Amino acid sequence: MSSLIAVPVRIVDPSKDLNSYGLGNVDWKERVEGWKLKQEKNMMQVTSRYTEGKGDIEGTGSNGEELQMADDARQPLSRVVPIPSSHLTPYRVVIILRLIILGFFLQYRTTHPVKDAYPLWLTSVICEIWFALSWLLDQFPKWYPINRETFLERLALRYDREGEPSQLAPIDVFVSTVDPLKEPPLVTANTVLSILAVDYPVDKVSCYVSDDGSAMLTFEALSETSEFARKWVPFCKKHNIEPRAPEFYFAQKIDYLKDKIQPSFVKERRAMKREYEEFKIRINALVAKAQKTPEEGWTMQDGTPWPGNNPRDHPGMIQVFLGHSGGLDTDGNELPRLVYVSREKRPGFQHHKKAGAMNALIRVSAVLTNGAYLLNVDCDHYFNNSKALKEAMCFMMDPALGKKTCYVQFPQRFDGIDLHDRYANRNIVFFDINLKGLDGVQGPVYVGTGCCFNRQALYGYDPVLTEADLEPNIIVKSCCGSRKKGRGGNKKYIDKKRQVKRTESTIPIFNMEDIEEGVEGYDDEKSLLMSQKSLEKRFGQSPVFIAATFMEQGGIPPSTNPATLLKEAIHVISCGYEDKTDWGKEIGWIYGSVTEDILTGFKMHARGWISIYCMPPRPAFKGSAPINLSDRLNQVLRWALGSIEILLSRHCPIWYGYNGRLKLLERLAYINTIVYPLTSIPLIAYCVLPAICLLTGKFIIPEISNFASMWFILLFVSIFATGILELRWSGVSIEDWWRNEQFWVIGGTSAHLFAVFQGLLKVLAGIDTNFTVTSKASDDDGDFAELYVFKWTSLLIPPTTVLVVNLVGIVAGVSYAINSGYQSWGPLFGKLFFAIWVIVHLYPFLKGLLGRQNRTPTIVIVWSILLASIFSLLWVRIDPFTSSTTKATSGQCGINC
Ligand SMILES: O=c1ccn([C@@H]2O[C@H](COP(=O)(O)OP(=O)(O)O[C@H]3O[C@H](CO)[C@@H](O)[C@H](O)[C@H]3O)[C@@H](O)[C@H]2O)c(=O)[nH]1
Ligand SMILES: [Mn+2]
Repeated sequence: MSSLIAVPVRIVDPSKDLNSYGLGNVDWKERVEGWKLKQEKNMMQVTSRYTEGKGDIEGTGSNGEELQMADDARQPLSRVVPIPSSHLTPYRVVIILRLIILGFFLQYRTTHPVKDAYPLWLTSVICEIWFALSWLLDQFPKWYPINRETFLERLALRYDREGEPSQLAPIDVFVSTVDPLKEPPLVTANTVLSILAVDYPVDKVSCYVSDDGSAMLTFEALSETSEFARKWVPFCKKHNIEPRAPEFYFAQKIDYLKDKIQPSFVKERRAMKREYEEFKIRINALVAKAQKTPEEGWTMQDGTPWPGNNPRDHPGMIQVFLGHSGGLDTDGNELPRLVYVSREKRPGFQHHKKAGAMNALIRVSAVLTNGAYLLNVDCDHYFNNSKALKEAMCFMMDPALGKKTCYVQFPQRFDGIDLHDRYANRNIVFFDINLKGLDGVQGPVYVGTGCCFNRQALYGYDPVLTEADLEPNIIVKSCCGSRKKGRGGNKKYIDKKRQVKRTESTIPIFNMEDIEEGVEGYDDEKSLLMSQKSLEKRFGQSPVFIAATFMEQGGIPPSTNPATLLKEAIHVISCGYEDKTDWGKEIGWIYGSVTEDILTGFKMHARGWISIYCMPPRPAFKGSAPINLSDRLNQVLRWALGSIEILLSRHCPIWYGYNGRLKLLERLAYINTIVYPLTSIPLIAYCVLPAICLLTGKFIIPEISNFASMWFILLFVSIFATGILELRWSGVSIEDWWRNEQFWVIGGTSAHLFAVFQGLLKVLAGIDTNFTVTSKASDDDGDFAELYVFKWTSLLIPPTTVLVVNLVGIVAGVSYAINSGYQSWGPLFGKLFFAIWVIVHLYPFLKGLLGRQNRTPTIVIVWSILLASIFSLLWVRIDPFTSSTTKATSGQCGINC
């Protein structure tokens, strides 16, 4: 533990005089102007490098090979790999056919009411119409799916040539963590190690760890991690291993008999494995020590009390490990900087959960390292591919794409999921079908982790759009405030806009007067002062931070004094910093939803940015997922609740952002991601219907005619066909697709329903929603014991009830048919079909209830039997779905005969 003392502890106490910034307000103006000049120069250099790169590179040599290289360096850094039309065309044809069939089906359904069970029929038809609409929302954003391919060699040729200083952009990597008990420090440590060992110039990577739990355990574990990194990073780089998270690397089996393996490597690997085991022991000792909090709170190594003893009331804390002045690795090389950040927390302040933590990191990182791009991961999502940052740069540093790309999203992949992925944790359908579809429209939604952002996009600026990117009417509407500029002036305006983009562009942030003022009086003293004021209003009172926002290429001025910067960093993570600013409203991660990710991405797309979906063959990131039923349902509940929060907020995609920049299909996809929890209501109704039909002997279709059967069968066939063709172009397996369907019903009948009610409660009664963090299992239990863990939650009640009701229905229906001869078997089959459809969808849920020992907790059984019998009795007695007249005359009746 000597390591802790070796590292200079630089926790700054903000109670001490915060008002003496290194940069006074006086020189602010000069700074801004300085940056602007520099900025323009940079831009020019960059563009000339991009476009006129020819001369520049040819100058370096003139043999054929170099020319070839020069040629390669001018090639695009990525390309779209279209999906073969032999796959896409039939897919699209079937979608259209399905649409037509659906139209006829609904026409048939609406015009053929069931006379003796009118309410039953009406309910089913309403449900069907809702399902049809939600299908449209889900289907059409998948009309233009694409794949992409990156060219890492070209990236290297252009920006990272051997023997020259690397031109790659600096990147800040964020890791969020909150609760070391649910998110074991070893998991976080592995993530951090994989970042520190990433394949990217060390002086251009910084890793920021946000600790929202202000836990000394996290801090100490990080300190240990930074020590271990000195050995781990050179080992990774020397042997070029993957993945660079030790736990997962050593879990891999390697074949020592393969010819390429050298004896020296085997030896070093063995030694490193021992080192890692010792590291694990140290971390586990820390965890063990942290189990019981001492009465007087924690004390640090140097005897001072830990400032974060009260997680709800503590100062901001920052500690810099490694990096420039923090010592070298065992090979004598520099390491990336590692920064521990715990933002200030005080009672009475809104902290905005993860989104608030991320915004604090944006500011700290801008002050300390200011990477031009930033990438965020959850504490359990490690870099599985050490080239992930380079992959992202293939888009971000691409001359054509970079200027309009707000983020590059990587798919989430998972370790430790049970073989059959019972609860669809891998979410393959979403990641391999929906997001690929969106990539062909305006880009994938942001999923909260494994995503590389353009800092400028997070600052709420608009993308640099060329004329081709905007339809003519849109330019007039959104750029010119519809005044003064005639159609002929568009082009000129855009050019001008590019120059002044930094201060005047963004519509939602500045009102029209500001924009006009800014454009017309660009050199005006007054306007500069004004923009200073509005910049402070937007970004908060930190001149250092504001100055940093002007550096589009990232980096901080070399002359700045680190101590001053650290002080400023503490200032920007203080509680009141965001008061009356645009943080969380227009800039940074957006507040107001526990799925801050969807909201944040939506905001950017609404400004006209595009995003990119990047799926390198070796998955870029891997994380863990809750594999037991209750945790999974709670996770899905949080997501659905987040969606409802957005639905009921001012950022609702149905109403928000009609400035012509959000593509229609992209909007549909966003609407789909926020309204889906509502589908739970028709879904539950529809899942109970078969049971009611079986119990009452009525049906949702008047008579089983050939005509009716035809529409049902055609519809099923077309649903099946779209499914199959979708699987064909996406390469998703049928099992994954089926799990997804099942979990759609399981989640729909439980978590989504609860989310709708909790969301309404929030809006009507002001009850705040909380972010229940999912536990990340530590990796020691390899036998999926986790899968069988049973925790009681009321989320289990509705699906269990639906299951039981349908089972009772089947029994009742069959016994009735047995009693009344063969002619009653015909109609029964239709009903049985639907009831069985419900049960097979809920089958994984049933398995979850039964647990490993096949024993369902009594409370679940009691509740469900109670509810089910109440329902059954009610239907039989009141029978609201059949009108009383027909009841008397019709010879049929249910189990009450
Ligand atoms: O107050 C908080 C609460 C959470 N977190 C972090 O948020 C992340 C996500 O939490 P987790 O419980 O793992 O949620 P998941 O449902 O697994 O996460 C997905 O969904 C979330 C939105 O609900 C996104 O934020 C995540 O990035 C995405 O991986 C973790 O790193 C937490 O440490 C904080 O930093 N502060
Ligand atoms: Mn998670």
